[in-house]
Amino acid sequence: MFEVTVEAGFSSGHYLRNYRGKCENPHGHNYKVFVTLIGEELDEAGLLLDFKLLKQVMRPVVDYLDHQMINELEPFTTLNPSAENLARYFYQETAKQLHEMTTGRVRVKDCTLYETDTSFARYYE
Ligand SMILES: Nc1nc2c(c(=O)[nH]1)N=C([C@H](O)[C@H](O)COP(=O)(O)OP(=O)(O)OP(=O)(O)O)CN2
Ligand SMILES: [Zn+2]
Repeated sequence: MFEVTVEAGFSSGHYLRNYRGKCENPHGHNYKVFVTLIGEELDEAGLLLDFKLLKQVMRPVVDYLDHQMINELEPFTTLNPSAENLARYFYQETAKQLHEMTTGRVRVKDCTLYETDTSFARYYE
């Protein structure tokens, strides 16, 4: 089994609803997201997936969130923009495209979303 991982970063504002504490107030993070792919077969070049292609798949998702108040963007107008929900959002948005792109040869294993250097959430199915 092979895995490849690409990291990306974005800086955004958010606040947590239904939360008691300082994070109920608007504040910002320099987020980091790691998307890990998994598969058994390599392509003709010996790659599970070109890092470049994975970066291209992640880019629109990152650009959508970067320098925005995440609570004002769908689906986070109603879904709390926690690290957990953001990790799942990255998983779902990238999995859709990767399945089509590789006809199922490569799948997303997990997405890990760092809010701070010491706090992160991971989503997988
Ligand atoms: N399981 C989760 N817990 C918390 C989340 C989350 O997304 N999932 N989010 C927050 C807040 O967004 C907060 O900004 C981050 O919390 P925290 O790690 O406490 O941030 P600090 O860097 O300020 O940590 P200190 O140790 O208080 O300095 C809260 N919890
Ligand atoms: Zn926060």
